[in-house]
Amino acid sequence: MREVCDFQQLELVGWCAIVKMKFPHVAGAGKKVISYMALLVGLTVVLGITIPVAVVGANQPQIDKVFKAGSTSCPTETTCVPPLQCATMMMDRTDLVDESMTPRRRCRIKANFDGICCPQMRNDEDNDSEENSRFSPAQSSEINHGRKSGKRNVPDLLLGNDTSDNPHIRTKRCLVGGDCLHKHLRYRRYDGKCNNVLHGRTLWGSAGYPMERILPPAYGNGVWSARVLSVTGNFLPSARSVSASLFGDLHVPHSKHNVLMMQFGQFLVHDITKNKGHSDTAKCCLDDGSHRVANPHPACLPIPVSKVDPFYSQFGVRCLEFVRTAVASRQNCNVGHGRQISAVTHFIDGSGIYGSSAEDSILLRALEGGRLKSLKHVRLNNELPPLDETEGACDKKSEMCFKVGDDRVNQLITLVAVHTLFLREHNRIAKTLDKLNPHWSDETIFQETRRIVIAEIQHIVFNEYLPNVVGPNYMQKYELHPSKGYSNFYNPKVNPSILSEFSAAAFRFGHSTIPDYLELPGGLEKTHKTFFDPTRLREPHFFDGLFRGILHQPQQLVDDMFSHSVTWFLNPKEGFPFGKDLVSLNIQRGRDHALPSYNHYLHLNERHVKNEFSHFGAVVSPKLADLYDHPDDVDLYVGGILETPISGAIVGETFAEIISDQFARLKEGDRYFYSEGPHTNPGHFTLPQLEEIQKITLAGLLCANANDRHSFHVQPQAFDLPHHAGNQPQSCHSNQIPSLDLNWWKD
Ligand code: HEM
Ligand SMILES: [Ca+2]
Repeated sequence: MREVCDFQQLELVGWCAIVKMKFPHVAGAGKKVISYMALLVGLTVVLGITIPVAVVGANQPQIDKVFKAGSTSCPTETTCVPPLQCATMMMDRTDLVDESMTPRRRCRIKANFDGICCPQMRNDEDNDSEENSRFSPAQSSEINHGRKSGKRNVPDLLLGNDTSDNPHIRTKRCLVGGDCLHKHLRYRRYDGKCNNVLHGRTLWGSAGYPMERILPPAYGNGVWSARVLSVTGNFLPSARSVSASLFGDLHVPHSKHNVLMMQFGQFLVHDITKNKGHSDTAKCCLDDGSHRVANPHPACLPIPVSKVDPFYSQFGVRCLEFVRTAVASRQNCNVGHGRQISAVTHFIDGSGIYGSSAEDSILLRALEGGRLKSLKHVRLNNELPPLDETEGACDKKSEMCFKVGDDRVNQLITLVAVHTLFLREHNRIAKTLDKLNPHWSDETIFQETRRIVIAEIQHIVFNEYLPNVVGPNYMQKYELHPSKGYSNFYNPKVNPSILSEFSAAAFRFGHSTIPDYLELPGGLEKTHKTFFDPTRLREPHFFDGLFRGILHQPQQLVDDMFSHSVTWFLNPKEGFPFGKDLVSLNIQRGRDHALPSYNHYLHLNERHVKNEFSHFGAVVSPKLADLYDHPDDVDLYVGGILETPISGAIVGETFAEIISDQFARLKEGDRYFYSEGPHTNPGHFTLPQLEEIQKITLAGLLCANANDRHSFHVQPQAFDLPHHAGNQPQSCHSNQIPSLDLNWWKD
């Protein structure tokens, strides 16, 4: 019982009563079915009426296929449950494995609880629960669609913004956090708290704060059960089946962008989002993947694998690990749906370098001269992050792995290299500031340097990276271009938090850009062979050689092709010849977050909804029709990745919209945004300092931190391939490669 409650983050939920029930048998499956039900009898105030509420509880992962989304009555073959318990029945997941089987449909009784456990029925006019009124698709569309009038309107209902003047909201705000003792600290906090100092907003964007969303969740039970049913009431196809039949692995190099762009993207992702897991020990499948475990952790949502899977069948694998993201709910408030927690600060604030808490950051610091701890080979000028001695931090074959502010760093050798670049940049700046201002303490040098490095990252993101991702139209539509001089972006009403749509779908476009091979100094190497094995970075000149390689190697197109390095060999368990499938994880993560289907986002963006499979194009439509019951079922990740990239961008329209929206929030909702001036930003730069930062480029940073800057060459547009006109590699002494003049920081 505790376990079930714990993973729901009870400190935030503040409610939970678990009733453990045994259902003797579910016909067909022949398995004993156990269902935990969290029965909340709480009070919700809806339109001034107090009503009792029962909420389906915690082990939804096993039982969540049961509800029929949008159902208003029980279809045939149903097993209904008594009133006052929004109970569900658990089905054996092996039912899903055999795709030939007709899935049995069950639903809960309509009873008294429509609209509370099933807010999908929010269209019912006479259903006036708070959830219903909040989550009407029509309303969210209306709210979110302030955009169409040109200036982006900030949706408030779904984002927990101030809603006091909104008639649809009759609940007090939750997850408010305390008030901030120090409202005008010069340096942002490590945990991201108190960026917004207004009452009720002090946690926005902080580590451990849940994600926001553009559209309301399509939870099967309205509370937390994953989206696993088709609009027809049948099950959605297994995420692995979708991945295996729709996506291949063909080498399709991008004509303009290089692998550094892919790698910077992953570095940035790790700064702003991390789905918080439930438990490191949760295990959903047997080690050999032959079956799911008998009594899975309640957060398990393993991915079924077909007997005839084109890859996994040869190993007898029928089950891929998947643990659901931990959710928070609203403290001391009426019942709400689960909201997925991000474990890192949502802001672009270098948390991947400095950590997402004061405790983490202190461990990363040298506590001398404002520097970060590092491994330094003085003669070779080869500075690396410190070693991570934690058991299991790396692959067994790796002699070394590294510790930075984010524990995903060792995934890929090129990711470690980008972290190394920023660690060197920090220590390089700290050293200069120390010389310029010998009277400064370690703390002052550290914080001033951190402030500069964060500013550099933000500038590179908005000036160089994002324009290439979303293209000029979206840069303009969402006013994403950096300012000249001080900006006036900050708006305390904007919630900067990461959107589920961004984290669980849109920004995962990057997985399609991963090449099958990396051009490393020793030659071509299969990408997955470099996973969790960054030892070679200690070799003299490896760092420079690695960047030379990824500056020249094209990344892959964002399309329906994904490297087998990530669809077959992602992070294999020791001793097994197969790994996980990242595309399946992406699709399943979207269902875990209960992202509504792709068509909902087309509708929201006022684009033609794809009512027929044929609207997806001649090539994929037969496959889609084979997989999904209905076009309205197509997952957001799938529909988005299948779109043709828009002009000047690398992603299609739907992902561009979500990504632009996200970065607009990250800019407008960040009081410490680097270009904000004295009127908002307590840690603003002076104008000459800001002008220096606005000159910097990623190419400049690479030059400043290369092992041998005298022989290093880099193209000025670091994310573009060098054969492009005007982008020929330059010596680091060229005036096309800017460097930061730190004299402006002399006290
Ligand atoms: C070889 C390179 C990469 C590998 C091996 C990798 C692997 C992974 C894995 C294992 C996850 C967790 C999946 C889950 O359980 O939901 C993940 C999440 C994610 N990845 Fe990647 N990834 C890579 C590159 C990228 C790139 C280039 C981007 C974008 C430009 C990206 C964007 C994301 C996002 C947005 C998430 C969700 C993060 C979160 O909130 O937890 N990844 N990736
Ligand atoms: Ca961050």
